Amino acid sequence: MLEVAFRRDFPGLSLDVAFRAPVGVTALFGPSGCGKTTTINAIAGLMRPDAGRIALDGRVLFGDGIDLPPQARRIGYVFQDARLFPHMTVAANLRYPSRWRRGAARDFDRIVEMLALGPLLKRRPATLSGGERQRTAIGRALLSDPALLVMDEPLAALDEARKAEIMPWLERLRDEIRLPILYVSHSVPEVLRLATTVVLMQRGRVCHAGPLAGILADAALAPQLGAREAGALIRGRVEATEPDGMIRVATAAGPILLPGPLPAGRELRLRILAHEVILSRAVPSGLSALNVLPVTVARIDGGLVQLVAGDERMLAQITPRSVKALELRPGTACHAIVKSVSVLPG
Ligand SMILES: Nc1ncnc2c1ncn2[C@@H]1O[C@H](COP(=O)(O)OP(=O)(O)OP(=O)(O)O)[C@@H](O)[C@H]1O
Repeated sequence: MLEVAFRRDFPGLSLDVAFRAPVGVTALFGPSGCGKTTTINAIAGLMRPDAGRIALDGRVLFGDGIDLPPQARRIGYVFQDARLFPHMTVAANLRYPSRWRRGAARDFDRIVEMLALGPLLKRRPATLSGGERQRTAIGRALLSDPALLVMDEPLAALDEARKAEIMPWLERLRDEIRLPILYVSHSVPEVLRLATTVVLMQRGRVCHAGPLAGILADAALAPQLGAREAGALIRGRVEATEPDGMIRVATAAGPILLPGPLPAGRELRLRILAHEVILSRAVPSGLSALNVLPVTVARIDGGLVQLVAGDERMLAQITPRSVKALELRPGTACHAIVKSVSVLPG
């Protein structure tokens, strides 16, 4: 667990940042200039805060009279550009940070296998694709035996094909390496796919930190990730296949029908975007939509209606005219007609 709390005044910006990053991917997200890189620099020991405390697994990096130098902090970095040594082979690049460390040879084999770097070991960086270079940079960062991995826009320099190529490796990293990973990105699709926790920053402050699903389904926060992305992210489990081949997925918002086939027991994450939800006061009939969930209005935030469905939260994006016509207010019971549901891997 990374624990961060610090202040630092610059002429144009006062930073006052506090959050915790558990094992898994914590995305640091916010508009340009809000202080993401400066926060990373404070964690790395490249920028000294005016006050605060930064600790990693209970080990103080900064504060309580301590200010560890960067090399003593046990942080592995992956930057936008891989920053490999051009005159060294992939193998030499990978071995560089661990050349004096005991147990490094065993870790080398494990990490080469995990990132499928074996066929690249004798090559030099100039002969690698952008994705292969980033995989090497990730391997090198892991071989420094870090207690925290910091990834600063690691995919920003890659084209869509290379991004798609490296994404599964990042997911594997998240699921197999028991480390906190701090991931700075401007890309909502990347955050959606990778993050377990999101820290939203604005003007030098953390305006919200918590699990990704909570932010996406929160009428007050979702717009910061982009209005098109607002909507619920709900966990579900395939329960059964209906006689017509549709599958029934059990969720805390109620059962949801999806086109099959998927095996019973499969865990899924379902995205129900706010602009794919229609509200009705009466029980709707004669619709082609298969999924109608009983919901209660929790609050209304501009065009976004915060809904409670069972134990889940959902959003509906509707016009102020419809809010008025349906006489919606907190506590109103209605029906959410879900036009489409997309399925993300469990
Ligand atoms: N050394 C410094 N001297 C003066 N001001 C600084 C310094 N470092 C950071 N700042 C202030 O902090 C602000 C935030 O910069 P930072 O690079 O952390 O933003 P960011 O969120 O990473 O932006 P981007 O997404 O564009 O990379 C700067 O605009 C500047 O006002």
